[in-house]
Amino acid sequence: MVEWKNLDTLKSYQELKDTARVNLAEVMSGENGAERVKTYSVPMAEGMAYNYAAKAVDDNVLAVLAKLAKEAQLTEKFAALYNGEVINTGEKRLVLHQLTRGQLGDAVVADGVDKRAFYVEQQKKVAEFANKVHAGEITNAAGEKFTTVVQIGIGGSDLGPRAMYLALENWAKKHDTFKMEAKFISNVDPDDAAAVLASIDVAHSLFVLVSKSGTTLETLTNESFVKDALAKAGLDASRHMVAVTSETSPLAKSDDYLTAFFMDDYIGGRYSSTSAVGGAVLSLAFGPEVFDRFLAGAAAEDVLAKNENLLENPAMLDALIGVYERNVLGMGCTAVLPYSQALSRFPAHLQQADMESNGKSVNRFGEPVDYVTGPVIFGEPGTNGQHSFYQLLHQGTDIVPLQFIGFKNNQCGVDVDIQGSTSQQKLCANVVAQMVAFACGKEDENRNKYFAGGRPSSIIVGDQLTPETLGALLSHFENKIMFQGFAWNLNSFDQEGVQLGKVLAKRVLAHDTDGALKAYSELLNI
Ligand SMILES: O=P(O)(O)OC[C@H]1O[C@](O)(CO)[C@@H](O)[C@@H]1O
Repeated sequence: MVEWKNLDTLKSYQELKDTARVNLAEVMSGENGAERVKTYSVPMAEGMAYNYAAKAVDDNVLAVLAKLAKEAQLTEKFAALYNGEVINTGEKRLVLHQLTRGQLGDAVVADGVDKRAFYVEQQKKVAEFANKVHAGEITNAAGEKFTTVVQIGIGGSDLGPRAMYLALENWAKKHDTFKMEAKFISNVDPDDAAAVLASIDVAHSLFVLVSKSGTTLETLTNESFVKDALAKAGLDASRHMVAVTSETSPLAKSDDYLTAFFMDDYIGGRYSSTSAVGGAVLSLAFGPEVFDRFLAGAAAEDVLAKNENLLENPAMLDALIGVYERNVLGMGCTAVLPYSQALSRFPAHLQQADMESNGKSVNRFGEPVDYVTGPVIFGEPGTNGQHSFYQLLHQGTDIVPLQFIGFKNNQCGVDVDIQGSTSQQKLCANVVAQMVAFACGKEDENRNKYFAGGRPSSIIVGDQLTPETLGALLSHFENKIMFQGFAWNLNSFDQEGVQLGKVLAKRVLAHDTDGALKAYSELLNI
């Protein structure tokens, strides 16, 4: 039986606050630093590793974090989750996204259905559909093949699938598995839909409408926008659209779509990339086999998250080092810095995954907590970020923990050797340089050129970004966020904080306003 306790009631948390601080610049210099880089590393799935040498921890801090993991019953709470307990207390729902890629524990039966079997059935349905589209068995009304897939959705119904698509686009082209180009419409700004529609041939485009609730204003508006464009082109919209939704949503079983694929209320939007939400667009774009490989990578990483030994569990270790930085060292942000252009939207996906999950001030029982919770997440691919916001990261008054991601090899296999090094080597050299610069800093009599160091970072290293490593990477962060939510005693799986704005926007559109709402409405000419 697990006990849900606030972080500040744990003995180990008090102990953590009393542990001696680590001087990162000192421990990372010289041979000691070299030794840390070799030993402070945990294997991840698919040949990757989580290296935390440049974090402000030592064996003492790690030992107390291991006590905290036990006292907070992180392993037991994860088991409760994957065995089907109601972990999302706010909405009284199970939390089953791991089940879309594997069975970690007991069979989970909900609403009279074996949930693993249900998700697999939907994946098969998506795969059959995608294969028929690729084979020209499902075509437009003129009997011509679809060449483009356009996903319409927002938040979790956009960010994850979009980030995953961009992550694998070049890999799929290189490996001859690129089937259809994918585009995404999310913003209710009419310029978003208009620009995408102007860039495609609508007659040969298949639109995937994704909304778990089937009620999201932006998505339904963009659906109408697209239907209007199809009608203007003399096309029957129902021959060009499929839906991904929950079986209870208004979009289920509608004649407006060629077919519908289902997820359910037990898959949070921001955790839905491995369900039909990501499955439809990724299987259409790259083929169902590539999507299966992506799921296999996520499943393998999920298994590692079950390990109760903190030093062998990369997601739990990453999570607890994050809690230490946030709650003991007082650091309020985390930057996600992939040294991989293919991961250009990965930080944006993690922004939702993390901030919508752990941006909470009350615990899972609705009681205010007396400690800080989820950090602000932002990021950009390196090396672009270096020429943008790294100035503040190196010399600003706030210390921002950094989460680097890097690969030894690029995806396209095209590179040039200029001045004795390839572009890939230059990319990797930069991430190495940054990690040491942040940790060790640099003395200088001129304070303007002085780097204090002591700025913590970790790196996830892999051979190459492939469907498997991408799946493992996604799972790592999903599980990290989950473990942090457990440590903070939050419900990481609802998002009440997005509701108020939606309600007020409806009032503005209905001209039911007064005070500042009315004045701002007039300012924006609504
Ligand atoms: O898939 P839906 O139901 O359209 O929701 C889209 C997004 O909206 C949110 O509920 C936030 O408003 C996200 O959590 C979700 O990913």
